[in-house]
Amino acid sequence: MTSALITDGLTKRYGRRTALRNCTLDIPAGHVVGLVGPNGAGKSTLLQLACGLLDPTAGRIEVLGARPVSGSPRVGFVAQDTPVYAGLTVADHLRMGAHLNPSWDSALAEQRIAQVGLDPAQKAGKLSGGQRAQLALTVAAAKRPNLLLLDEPVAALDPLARRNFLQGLMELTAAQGMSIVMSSHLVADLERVCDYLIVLVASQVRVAGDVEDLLATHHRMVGQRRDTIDLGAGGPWWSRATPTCSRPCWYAAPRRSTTRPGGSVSWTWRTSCWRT
Ligand SMILES: Nc1ncnc2c1ncn2[C@@H]1O[C@H](COP(=O)(O)OP(=O)(O)OP(=O)(O)O)[C@@H](O)[C@H]1O
Repeated sequence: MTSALITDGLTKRYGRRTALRNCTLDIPAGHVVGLVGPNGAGKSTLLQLACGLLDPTAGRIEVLGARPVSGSPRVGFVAQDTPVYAGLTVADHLRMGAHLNPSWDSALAEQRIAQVGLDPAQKAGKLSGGQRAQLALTVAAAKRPNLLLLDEPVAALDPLARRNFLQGLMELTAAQGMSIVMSSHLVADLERVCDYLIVLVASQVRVAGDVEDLLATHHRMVGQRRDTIDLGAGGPWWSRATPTCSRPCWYAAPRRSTTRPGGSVSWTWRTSCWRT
């Protein structure tokens, strides 16, 4: 099967700031891929490189077997700020999409607009943030791209709209064989729909792989906040984190914290032996 996205030593620098460093990935087509990481980790940079809006400083990137080209009909991209044309109505957006994209699926676009309850006559500038996100996704999906890149698509949606939106994404992949890569901070939402996960930390890929494989090699630990120091030093936590590996190769990411009675903080960690 063709890869949706291949990168090899991909690096992007803005002046002296490195946004993405030596990123090597091979994502098979047909997956819903979750791209997670803290603020500034390089998620948007990777997505913009993949849709051809940015050029790499070093390394190689291939999307659907070719160098990314901005505006390619095979790749749909919805940026973080869900760009829509404020002065155009919802219906105008669909007409423009049909005019500009040879593979435009009018039935899909109209059905989605009705499904999410958007008024075709309403100006996009008067829509709420969540409604704008739904419109931007509809326009991107109706292009029927082979790969859909979504930068934090659910950030502005309420919980019910998020659930419907993610359900819609799964239907798109099932019905049209579309690959999707989406960044998000909402890991709980990603868990529900993604079957492939990429974790970016400090501009580098820490973990990438099939979710089932990752779950089989990950362990969750709970400890006091100060115990993170012991983790790095290979202290008593070490053997609990990666019982099958003696090398210093742990990866740990805080998932949530809970304030306990008395003021101590308990952290839940997901850890992985990521060098094996
Ligand atoms: N145009 C730019 N000029 C200079 N530095 C930039 C530019 N765009 C991004 N950066 C820097 O590159 C790094 C990665 O940014 P990026 O937007 O890719 O992170 P992100 O993971 O998407 O963050 P967030 O979750 O906050 O959206 C950050 O340190 C950021 O400050």
